[in-house]
Amino acid sequence: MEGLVSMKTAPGISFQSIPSPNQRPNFFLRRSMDLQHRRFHFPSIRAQQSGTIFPRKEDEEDSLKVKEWEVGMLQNEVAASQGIRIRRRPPSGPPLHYVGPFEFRLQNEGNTPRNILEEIVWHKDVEVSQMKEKKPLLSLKKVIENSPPTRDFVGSLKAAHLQTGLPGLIAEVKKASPSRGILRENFDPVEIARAYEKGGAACLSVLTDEKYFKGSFENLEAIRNAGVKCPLLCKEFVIDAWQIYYARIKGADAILLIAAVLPDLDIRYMIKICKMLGLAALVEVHDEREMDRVLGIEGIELIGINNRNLETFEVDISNTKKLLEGERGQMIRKKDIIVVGESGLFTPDDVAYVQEAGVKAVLVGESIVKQSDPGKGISGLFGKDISL
Ligand SMILES: O=C(O)c1ccccc1NCC(=O)[C@H](O)[C@H](O)COP(=O)(O)O
Repeated sequence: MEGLVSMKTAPGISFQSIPSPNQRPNFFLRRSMDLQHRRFHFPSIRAQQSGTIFPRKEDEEDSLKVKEWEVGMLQNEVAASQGIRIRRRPPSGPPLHYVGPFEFRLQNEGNTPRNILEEIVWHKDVEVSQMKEKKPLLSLKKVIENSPPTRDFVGSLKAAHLQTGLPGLIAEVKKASPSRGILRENFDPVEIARAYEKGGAACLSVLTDEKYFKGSFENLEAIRNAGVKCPLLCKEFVIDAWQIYYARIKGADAILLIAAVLPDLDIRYMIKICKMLGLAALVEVHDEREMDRVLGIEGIELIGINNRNLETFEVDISNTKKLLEGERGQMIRKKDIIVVGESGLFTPDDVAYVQEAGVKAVLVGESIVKQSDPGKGISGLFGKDISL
């Protein structure tokens, strides 16, 4: 049983465990043979009723839906084995037509998201699959071939830190959030981006989620096309590599990957894609377990420590200090990783506190975007003018 993770087995499903990555190909082959065997030998009730053993179009569509659903369930199980509580999809059970003789409908565990992050992820799953249909990956790749090069996000943070002796600022273009509602009524993303740049921001973070943050990819694109020089972080809830390609064509220089949502294998794979596309990856953690997982992944240059618990909204800046203490801090220094302190930073004392803990950059939204002049908000945050 070495390398196997025990899992709850759905009735009618013939496997008992999730394989370790090196066993996975055989496992998927076995699953797929299982499905084919069942489909061949046990036509669905509908097929039997219609007096034919040949699969009808609807039966094939059903089995595709079943497969999709099974993959979703597997993703949830793999994630759970890494301590990830966010389920990728609702456990809605198999599609309605799934009533073959040897298949049992799974118990519906309840389709209510457990928290806001899970709600966002479920919504994103639907949104992304619709967007992918409209703009397939191949078409994005063609656009990227003719896109301008990306700018050096990490280099810009390091340079700002060297020049000012303060953490490099990633200033967030944020209209609203699930925890705070509308932060700024009169919201002109390009004007805010220009004010941030003038005020000394090293990089900008642009929220692109529409439903929960009132952001958009149009905002990202508009800022990119307005001649703003600061490198841009696409602040999205990435669950699919397709989003990284899309962010790239919309002008991103960096993208956020959230460890509370993505299993290690996804993070590894997405980091490779980012490197291929010239994007930096800001990998966000919130607790010790996520930090340890991420420190075990090769090629990570930037780690964000979020002081906001994305499940409960609780903000506590001592989280940054806690995660940088002891061996973790040592390993981060050894690997030369830049740590970004994220969320809940309002005063020069807050900035000094996280800098003391070991961050070389900070990501700030609310406290500066709410000021009538967001550029002046930056001087307020640092206690001095940081524009050079
Ligand atoms: O900001 C939220 O309410 C929120 C809720 C759920 C998921 C993510 C959320 N925020 C994303 C962020 O991490 C912040 O926008 C970013 O760190 C800036 O935070 P702040 O300076 O406190 O606006």
